[in-house]
Amino acid sequence: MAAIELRGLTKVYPGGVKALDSLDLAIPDGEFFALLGPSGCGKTTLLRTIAGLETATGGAVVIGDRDVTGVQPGGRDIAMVFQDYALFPHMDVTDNIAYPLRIKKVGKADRQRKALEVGTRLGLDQLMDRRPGQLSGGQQQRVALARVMATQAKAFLFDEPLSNLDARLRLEARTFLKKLQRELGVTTVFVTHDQAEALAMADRMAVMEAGHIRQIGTPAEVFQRPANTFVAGFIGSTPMNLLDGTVRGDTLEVAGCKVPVPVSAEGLLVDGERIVYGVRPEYNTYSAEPAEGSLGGKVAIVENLGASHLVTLEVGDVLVQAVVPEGDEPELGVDGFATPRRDRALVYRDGELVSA
Ligand SMILES: Nc1ncnc2c1ncn2[C@@H]1O[C@H](COP(=O)(O)OP(=O)(O)OP(=O)(O)O)[C@@H](O)[C@H]1O
Repeated sequence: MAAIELRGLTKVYPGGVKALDSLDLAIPDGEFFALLGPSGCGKTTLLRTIAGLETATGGAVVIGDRDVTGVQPGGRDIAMVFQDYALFPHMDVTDNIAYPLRIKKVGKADRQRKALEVGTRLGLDQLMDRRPGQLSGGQQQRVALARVMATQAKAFLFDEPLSNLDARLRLEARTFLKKLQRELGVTTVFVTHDQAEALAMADRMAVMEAGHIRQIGTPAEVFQRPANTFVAGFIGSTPMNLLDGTVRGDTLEVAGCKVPVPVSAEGLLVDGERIVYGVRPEYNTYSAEPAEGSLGGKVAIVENLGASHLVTLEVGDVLVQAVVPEGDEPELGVDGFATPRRDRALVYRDGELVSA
């Protein structure tokens, strides 16, 4: 087991795309760390550079207390699971799991014993003689995981390992993977473009944009206090309401309404300055009557979220969303009011969170 540290890591591809721009990141030993961000932000490049499958253009990769920047992938003592699992179709489950041990010249009996031990742990013991083509997607994924576990690497790197699974299996695999990582205590870096997955599984996460890390934190920190408007708009199953506003003494003028200054920005704003006011739909209370500090408008859209509804209000010329409990959802076209929770609303200045 080992910590992973990246210092000023830069990757420029031939042709000039700067996929990683001087990244600094420290992942402590045993942590389950998620890399999250939109397509093309550099997640896979980062993972492959940690693995040594891409050469860094600048900066350093340190695993444990060893600088491995110039070390070949095989010498880095890490194991990676790819999106497509990369199982060998002509080998059975035992040989697939034992393959890295064969490369390491472990004897056949020991290899098979280890493959069975790890396979059993992942519920594959009845399938050890099958080939990948005879397994379901979820089973193939477990074989890929078993192969990684059998290597007893210092760190695991997963590149969207759940992306080939259907929605239900994906949820199961998510819980399973988290439990497994806890038990093994191996430092794991996990790439996903699915923010629900990152929020659910990670101890901490980094949100990336165009080769930069825009925020590092626990899922709760990133969800409740996005450091900038990029993260605020990216994280959350329903995006945060981000509304232009102006400071007017101890209140904010937002979409023609007056709302109180959020707790987190108290005493930090300048009268008359332009800001962006942020509140998650989950932290807006919906009512049919105006309330103090509410944003009032007409109900334009009502979307069913299952046990709740997402109500979109037209407030002047902007849209404001609120999550409304089942049974309380309004009719289209009626007047509606959203009252932001003062202890959960946020203020952004020049795109960055204003907070002490
Ligand atoms: N081999 C390559 N040569 C040139 N440019 C590349 C290469 N691989 C990736 N890129 C570019 O580098 C940037 C980062 O790509 P990367 O695959 O790391 O993104 P990602 O966040 O993993 O995206 P996705 O979620 O779509 O997989 C992109 O602009 C991509 O087009």
